[in-house]
Amino acid sequence: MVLFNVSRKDTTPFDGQKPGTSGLRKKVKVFIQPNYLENFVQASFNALTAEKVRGATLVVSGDGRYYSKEAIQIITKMSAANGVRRVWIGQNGLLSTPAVSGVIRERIGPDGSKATGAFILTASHNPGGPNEDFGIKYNMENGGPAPEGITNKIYEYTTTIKEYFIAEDLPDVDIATTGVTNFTGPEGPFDVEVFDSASDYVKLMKSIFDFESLRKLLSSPKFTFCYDALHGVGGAYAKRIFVDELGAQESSLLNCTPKEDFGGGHPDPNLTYAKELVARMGLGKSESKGEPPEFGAAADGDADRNMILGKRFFVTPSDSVAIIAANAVEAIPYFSGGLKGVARSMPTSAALDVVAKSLNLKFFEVPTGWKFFGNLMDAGLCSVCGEESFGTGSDHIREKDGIWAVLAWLSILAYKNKDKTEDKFVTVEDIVRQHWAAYGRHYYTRYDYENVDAGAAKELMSYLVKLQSSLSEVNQIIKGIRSDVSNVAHADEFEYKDSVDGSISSHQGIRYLFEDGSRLIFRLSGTGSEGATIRLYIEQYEKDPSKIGRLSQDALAPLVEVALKLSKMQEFTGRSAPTVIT
Ligand SMILES: O=P(O)(O)OC[C@H]1O[C@H](O)[C@H](O)[C@@H](O)[C@@H]1O
Ligand SMILES: [Mg+2]
Repeated sequence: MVLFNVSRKDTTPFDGQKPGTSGLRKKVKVFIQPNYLENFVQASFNALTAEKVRGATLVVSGDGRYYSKEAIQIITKMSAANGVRRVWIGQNGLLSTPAVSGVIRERIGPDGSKATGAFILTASHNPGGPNEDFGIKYNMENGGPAPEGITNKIYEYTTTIKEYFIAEDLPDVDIATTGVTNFTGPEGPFDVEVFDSASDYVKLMKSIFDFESLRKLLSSPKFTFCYDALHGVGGAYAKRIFVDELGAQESSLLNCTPKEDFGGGHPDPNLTYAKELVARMGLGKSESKGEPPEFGAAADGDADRNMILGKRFFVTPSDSVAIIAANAVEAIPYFSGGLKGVARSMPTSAALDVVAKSLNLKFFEVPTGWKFFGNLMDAGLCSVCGEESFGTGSDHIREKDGIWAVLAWLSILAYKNKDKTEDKFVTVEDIVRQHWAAYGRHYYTRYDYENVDAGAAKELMSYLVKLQSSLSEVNQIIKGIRSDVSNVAHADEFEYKDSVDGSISSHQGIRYLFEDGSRLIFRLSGTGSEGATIRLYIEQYEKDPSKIGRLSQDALAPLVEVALKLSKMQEFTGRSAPTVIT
């Protein structure tokens, strides 16, 4: 039994340790300053209070990005010093964000213990490496991100912190090897367990989906498959699930070795950054040789996001959640008893609204950020939810779940193709087009202006809010830009009242809602680490079946023109084009 001591260290506050939409994300250079991580971790312990921390079982792991290994050792030593009873670490420090949520909710340790929370080490879809981003966030006992009440408290503690506690002489834990190591400190035993990153998650997925029918789909000669983990932590699950469990070929996995710098790429599953997959699926400027697979998907660094593609076909995330909701009861055993309700974030298209209405389901529109779904799920009000930002998930955990979304789509494909004797395979594109024919189509696009001057971004937003005070003026401007665009019927800043705890979140995005159901939304990203990112969301609803087959960019061209001119985008930002279009 190894003994350790607790040291008290003097420290002084750092500016700017306020957790954003999903934790604290900064450049690695910022995080590696002496005491920077330590201050944040101690502030988190202080905010959680000694009562919750003493005797706790904490999960500490993440997407494996640069600086994770060092951070895991520091957090383990600080946990020991703060009276935590046990630390659980995924092998090599790897656990996807959804896997952490599942581990907190479901895993039972060898001694019968259950986790009480987690430090997740990730900056999600931001690049990694010595010059890129690192991040940390705390998740609670329900498996979901800490609510604002806690993150605000953490922040307050970071502004006044004077000391932290660390077991400096605790030996570094070998995170490459599974097993339990026992230590003893001044207050008693402290254990570290390193466990297989995938087993618990695989078990959870098996309890939700019908793996037998998925195996059948993957073994069908009519079906071909491809998954790109963009060198994120999704790779640690892809082989186990898609290859070992479901029988996909190894060659169908792209970039599935987790890397500290994500192979130098930007681990964000969209049409811009998932280049290799996009080319393989026949959607790139330069196509790869051969027939593209029937199904393709990608994940972000921490594998909570997903992009779903068919052969030469892109499924918008807003359509994806609507289609999953529409088919969940028939295609996914976990939902066979019915859906409790569905929810989407405000900028996500209203495709889900139409499904909810037609299936008579409870429906919620929440601000951007997965945490808003958690309360609804804890209250038993929501089964399936999604965001335009490539996030889709369900109440099996309290995070969005990239691999879950892939399995949901595979389940829908398996369901639509079961008992099919004729040669025709029902493709991803068929499923989406059938959905549009039944429910109407929400043409949708998002323009991102990344790393814009923060002052300029604020000015643009204030200008748009000011404009909202006179709708007649707005409509006059719009008529001057395009006479074929309908009138704005309502404009506001989105405010949300949580129907469970009554809390109010204001300034959640600027909305221009048109008479014909079209919407223009402007928001500042809450996840960047430098400058400001302006997001512009453009949506138009088309019910007429003869008009649902247009190219999205053609259908949306008039609204795009209105959005850019109305907001004076180029004047404010100096940008003539967005950085990313999805
Ligand atoms: O604030 P943004 O950059 O638009 O990012 C928004 C997204 O950030 C994270 O990924 C959150 O987990 C999502 O729930 C949210 O939709
Ligand atoms: Mg992510």
